[in-house]
Amino acid sequence: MPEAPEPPATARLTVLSGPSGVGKGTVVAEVRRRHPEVWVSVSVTTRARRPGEVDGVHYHFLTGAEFDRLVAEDGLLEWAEYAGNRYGTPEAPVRERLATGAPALLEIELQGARQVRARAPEAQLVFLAPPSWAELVSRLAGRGSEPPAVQERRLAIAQAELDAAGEFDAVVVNDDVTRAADELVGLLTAPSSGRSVGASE
Ligand SMILES: Nc1nc2c(ncn2[C@@H]2O[C@H](COP(=O)(O)OP(=O)(O)O)[C@@H](O)[C@H]2O)c(=O)[nH]1
Ligand SMILES: Nc1ncnc2c1ncn2[C@@H]1O[C@H](COP(=O)(O)OP(=O)(O)O)[C@@H](O)[C@H]1O
Repeated sequence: MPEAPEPPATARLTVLSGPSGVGKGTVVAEVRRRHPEVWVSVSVTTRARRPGEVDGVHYHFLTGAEFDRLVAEDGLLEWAEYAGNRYGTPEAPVRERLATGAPALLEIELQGARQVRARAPEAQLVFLAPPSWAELVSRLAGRGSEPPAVQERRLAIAQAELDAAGEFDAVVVNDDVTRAADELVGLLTAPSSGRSVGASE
């Protein structure tokens, strides 16, 4: 009997994680500016919208009850509570994207990355690291999107997240945005060694 054809080598799921303020959003925006074909999942969240954020673009902003419903319907690939809010990845769009043979990128925190690893072992996990702790503190404060108490809470979580960098398949240091984006693009398009996630179910 002939073997089933190999899935496309590019049908790869990549997870980008890293502490709040390290520059995940900035690096992903740079990747998309240069490579508009890179597909990035839009998460659901119960967090309040920041000024400038657009519903359906940056996140789907949900009430707690709406989030509960999605969890009950098993509509999320993964979800986690982070700093008092819930965040999750709608599963169907990710599966649909991977089924086309094109790469998909999730920008999520550590607990979610671990769930993806458990559910889709073929996924590639990339950790975005700050050049130093002082630089991370300064970027988070410089962004000015959270009050100091919330920044403190995020920095406490960041310490544990940095300790988990060794669990990831690759670490990209966000020293310079352009360089870090280049490195991420290289990882996104590198042939995957294992089976395609999209074809696994
Ligand atoms: N597990 C999980 N984490 C997410 C998801 N979407 C965003 N996050 C993470 O939640 C954390 C907080 O996100 P956010 O409030 O937007 O803050 P920011 O990333 O520091 O700008 C970050 O680490 C995000 O990567 C998701 O769908 N699932
Ligand atoms: N390589 C970099 N060098 C200097 N500042 C950066 C760099 N990357 C991001 N920043 C700045 O750091 C802050 C946090 O970046 P952001 O993308 O919001 O982080 P995250 O999405 O990881 O929370 C922003 O003010 C951003 O402009």
